[in-house]
Order: sequence, then structure tokens, then C-alpha cells
Amino acid sequence: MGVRVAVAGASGYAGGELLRLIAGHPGLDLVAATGDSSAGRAVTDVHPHLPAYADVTLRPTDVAELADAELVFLALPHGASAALSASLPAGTRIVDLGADHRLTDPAVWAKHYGGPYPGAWTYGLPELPGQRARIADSDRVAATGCYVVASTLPLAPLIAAGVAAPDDVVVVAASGTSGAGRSAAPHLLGSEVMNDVSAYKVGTHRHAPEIKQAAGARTLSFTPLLAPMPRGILATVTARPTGTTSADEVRQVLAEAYAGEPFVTLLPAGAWPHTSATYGSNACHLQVTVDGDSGRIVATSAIDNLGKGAAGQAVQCANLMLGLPETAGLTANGVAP
Ligand SMILES: NC(=O)C1=CN([C@@H]2O[C@H](COP(=O)(O)OP(=O)(O)OC[C@H]3O[C@@H](n4cnc5c(N)ncnc54)[C@H](OP(=O)(O)O)[C@@H]3O)[C@@H](O)[C@H]2O)C=CC1
Ligand SMILES: CC(=O)N[C@@H](CCC(=O)OP(=O)(O)O)C(=O)O
Repeated sequence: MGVRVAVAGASGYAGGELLRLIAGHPGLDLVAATGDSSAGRAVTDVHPHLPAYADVTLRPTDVAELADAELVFLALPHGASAALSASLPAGTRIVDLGADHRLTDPAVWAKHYGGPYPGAWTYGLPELPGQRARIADSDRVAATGCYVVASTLPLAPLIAAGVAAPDDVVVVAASGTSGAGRSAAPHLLGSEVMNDVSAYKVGTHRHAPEIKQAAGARTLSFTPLLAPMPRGILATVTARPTGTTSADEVRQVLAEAYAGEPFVTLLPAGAWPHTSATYGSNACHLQVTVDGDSGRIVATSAIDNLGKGAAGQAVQCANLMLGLPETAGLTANGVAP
């Protein structure tokens, strides 16, 4: 018998990916899967790719349904996690995939989300310095936003090493449509997104302050793009160097930061990340160089937004919280073609 876990929001995209990972996890047993409008339906009705749950019915999302779990994953819309988690028993471990407990500054929360500030939990990005131990010591963890994972992993070490200036960072990141969740708004219909790439929420996206908080940037321009693919994020981060630097030096910073990390790979010099190579995995692929003309540092990263950007990252945090091997139930190997 493994650790008893529940997934709230199991009918959604992130919840479905959590169910898939839990089905293949050697140390976790699913005891409850909940939905909102889908409550009462079979899991395989909404996730026909998950026959492991042929006998499981989605229950309503309330405390009683989740009470038997030792650890609860919350994959709910922003704003729905705080009230539910406040009602769960104090001893229940929680990993929240939403944004409710990520931001440490109440004023930033008010500006980007509004409503009462729910408070910050331990931030769920194990690759940040010192964070792995903090997650392992925590009962409540706020998993990192998808664009934030893709942007922070290349950027944070460059700022921490003093090589990239924190006050001149530009991020342009393209996401697959599943990043917007399952409740497909008309602009996410296949007929609208195919043959199109477009920018949205330019300069106003709520992940900009989270990237600043996680990566240590002070001034940031963030432009998200919607790309015609179901999964994946490709982030391009450019930053002004603090002094003279070289491709070899910036590569060395990332190589040292991620030596031994099971899910972060600095690609060989000259190879640039592809989202397709991280599809279905918990991997993040990185590359960095210095633009010979502008002198700017240019780093690119690729993740699966539902993997390292959501469910994979959440399972990685849960493994740490439960004292399980950090990589249990996860893989850096993608699915191709
Ligand atoms: N998609 C992604 O790439 C990522 C998502 N996340 C975060 O994960 C969370 C879930 O996202 P995602 O799976 O994409 O979203 P979906 O829209 O695909 O799923 C939302 C889930 O929440 C349920 N739900 C909807 N409204 C309510 C409500 N008022 N109260 C309780 N449950 C409700 C839905 O139930 P039903 O369908 O039955 O109505 C569904 O199970 C969000 O906070 C999101 O920001 C984080 C990183 C990446
Ligand atoms: C393509 C698309 O619409 N993406 C979403 C990302 C949302 C998401 O997953 O948010 P968290 O990572 O904060 O939970 C957006 O831009 O709002």
C-alpha cells in the first residue's frame, strides 16, 4: 500500500495528467478524484486515455471526499484552492497547482489576482537553491506557474551568479493551448489556433511578477504567445550582461547550476531546445549563448506545460514532501515523434 493521495480538479487537463502520473507511480495510491461539473461521471468518460481508472467515478470537490487522503493535489481554477485547503485537516499535505499561494507580496497579489490575500506557501521549484530541502520540510507547497518554470530555470542561475543584470530581462514564451485549461474558450478552438501564432496579455500577464519573484529579476518584459500545439512551452529569455561575458561563461553557469539535476538538461553547445523533445516528460531542456551583435545573453528553454510546468513538478514536490525518491513515477524521457 502506497501513500493515499487525492486529486481535486481531476477532470481538468492538469488533473488528468496527475492521474496519469499517479497510475504509474510506485509509491502513490489514488483514493479520490474530484470534479466540478463532471462530478458523477466516470474518469474514463472525461479521460479516455486513462483505462487504469475504469472503475473510478469523479466525486464532487469537497472536504469530505478528500478527507481520507494523506496528500491532496489541488488542480483547481485560481481562487478555488485557498478556501478548500483552509478546510482540510492540518495534517493533510497539499500541493496546489494553482496560483493562490505562490506570491509573497500581498500588493502584487492584489494587482494580478485580487480578493483577500491567501498567504504564501513554500514555493515548489526544487531546482532553486535551498528549495529542495524547504519543500521536503513542508506540508503545504505552491507549485510554480508553467511559464515561470520555463523562464526561471534558465534565468535564476545567471542572475544569482551576477552574470545577467536583474533590471533588464525580456522573456518571450510560446505555450501550447492546454496551458489555458480544458474549458475551451472559442479562441482556443482548433480552427482558430491552427495556422496561427499570436501574442496575448502583453506586459500584463500575471506570471511576470512570479518570474521576478522566483528568478530574482527586478525589471521584466514578458510576452506570452499562443502556439498551435496541444502541449509545450518554449521560452526565450534575453538579459543584459553585467560585464563582459562569453558563450562559454554563461554555459558554465548553467552547467554548474544543474549538474546532477535529474530533470534539467543543458543541451550540447549549438543544440537548441524543442518542445517536442520534452512532450509527456518532466524534463526541462536549456541552451544559452551570447548574441554577438547586441551582446545580450540569450537562453532558451523547453518544457511540457502539463509535465514540468504542472503535474510532473507537483509529483516531484510530493515525492520530496513524502520522503520518496524525488524521481519516483517521473521520467525525463519524452514521447516522439
Ligand atoms: N494547464 C496547464 O498547463 C497548467 C495549469 N496549472 C494550474 O492548474 C489548475 C488547473 O488548471 P487546468 O487543469 O489547466 O484547468 P481545467 O480548466 O482543465 O480544469 C479545471 C478543473 O477544476 C474544476 N473546477 C472548475 N471550476 C471549479 C470550481 N469553481 N470549484 C472547484 N472545481 C472547479 C474543473 O471541474 P469540471 O471540469 O468537472 O467542471 C476541472 O476539474 C489551475 O490553477 C491552473 O492555473 C498550472 C500549471 C500549468
Ligand atoms: C496558453 C494559456 O492561456 N496559458 C495560461 C497559463 C495558465 C496557467 O497554467 O497558469 P498557472 O501556471 O499560473 O497555473 C495563461 O496564459 O493564462
